Amino acid sequence: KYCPGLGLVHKAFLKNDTFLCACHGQETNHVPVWCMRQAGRYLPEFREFRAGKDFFETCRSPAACCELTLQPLRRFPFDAAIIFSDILVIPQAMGMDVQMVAGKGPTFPEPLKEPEDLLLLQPKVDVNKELGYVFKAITLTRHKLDGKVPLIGFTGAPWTLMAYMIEGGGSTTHSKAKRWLYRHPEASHKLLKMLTDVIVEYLLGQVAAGAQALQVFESHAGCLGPVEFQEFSLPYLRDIARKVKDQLKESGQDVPMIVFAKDGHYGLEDLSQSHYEVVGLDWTIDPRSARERTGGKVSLQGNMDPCALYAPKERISEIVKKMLEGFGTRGYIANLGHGLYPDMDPENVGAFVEAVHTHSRHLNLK
Ligand SMILES: Cc1c2[nH]c(c1CCC(=O)O)Cc1[nH]c(c(CCC(=O)O)c1C)Cc1[nH]c(c(CCC(=O)O)c1C)Cc1[nH]c(c(CCC(=O)O)c1C)C2
Repeated sequence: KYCPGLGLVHKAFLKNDTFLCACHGQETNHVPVWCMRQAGRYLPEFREFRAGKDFFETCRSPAACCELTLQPLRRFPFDAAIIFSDILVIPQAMGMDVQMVAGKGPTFPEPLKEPEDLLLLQPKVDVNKELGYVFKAITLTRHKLDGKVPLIGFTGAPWTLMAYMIEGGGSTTHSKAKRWLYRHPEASHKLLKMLTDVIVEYLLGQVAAGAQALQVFESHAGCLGPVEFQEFSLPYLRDIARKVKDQLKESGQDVPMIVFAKDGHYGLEDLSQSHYEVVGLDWTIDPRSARERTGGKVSLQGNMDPCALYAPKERISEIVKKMLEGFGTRGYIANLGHGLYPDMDPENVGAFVEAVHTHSRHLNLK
């Protein structure tokens, strides 16, 4: 298979393909595992490397992104790597200023306020020009990984990015962004469509650069109800998967896609029929009912409560065993229900990974 960023790529180069096999519902010796935010502040080496550097400057340095992506893999036998970057590089590429403020998180000094503000956004984004630094980071990381595990690329989903662009940062109610949905539905669809177009090009660029799987983060699904989800999130999630897959098919490529709509349990049936191979789950869904509701149509990923990592190691092991029994070992990728928090103990992350590998091997022998 020829990959523009990498030259000839054979599946045989991949020493551990359990993650990709599980995405496709194929049998594996053990259940693959990775963690959202596995490159993060819970690692002392991450804090040391990031110290004194601007967050988005770090995102713009392919060498820094590569190093931060590899750090967790030096400690733990994760079955996949996820490129270090952020979902907010897309609003930046569309012309918005986004800063990472210590102790506060991402901040937009000039968020979108009214529909007229859409005219301030770049109507057509050249992803190679604006986001080429992400593609370079992916290619460099693929080379450095040397086939150890596959590399996941990612993007924020349209609604989640729209919410940040209007709220100007994190929010508990998302009332400013939801105001647009109820008061300016047409302008909302216009913005969601603009975002979808950039996201499709961005994901295709990531695959061309060497990404072997793609995750779409709809982190703010939970503040929509089922009706608004149907109108303002799901159609765009579907469009993204369909368009990316159609394009990849033309060049004979098959890259599994994961959709993670946090707190969007009301949309589980629909998400399992949205052209994604994998549906990511947060911890509010019971594994057995998730299997029933998705009817074996997709692989599932998740969903241990990240806070369970505060438990003693023996308890983590028991929780993991129950989770594996609930999901079953086929078509399943173990993960947390959301990202790791900065105060988590790396040792317990190691215990989580080991418990997944050990218990799943045992269950497979039964
Ligand atoms: C490590 C990190 C990241 N972003 C931020 C941090 C912490 C800040 C720092 O290191 O200085 C700020 C950073 N970036 C963001 C936030 C959330 C702010 C908020 O809404 O309150 C923060 C603190 C926005 C963001 N950024 C991301 C999401 C989607 C996932 C999720 O729901 O958490 C979201 C919502 C994606 C993201 N962001 C990041 C990754 C790297 C790969 C990995 O998982 O290891 C990924 C996948 C990297």
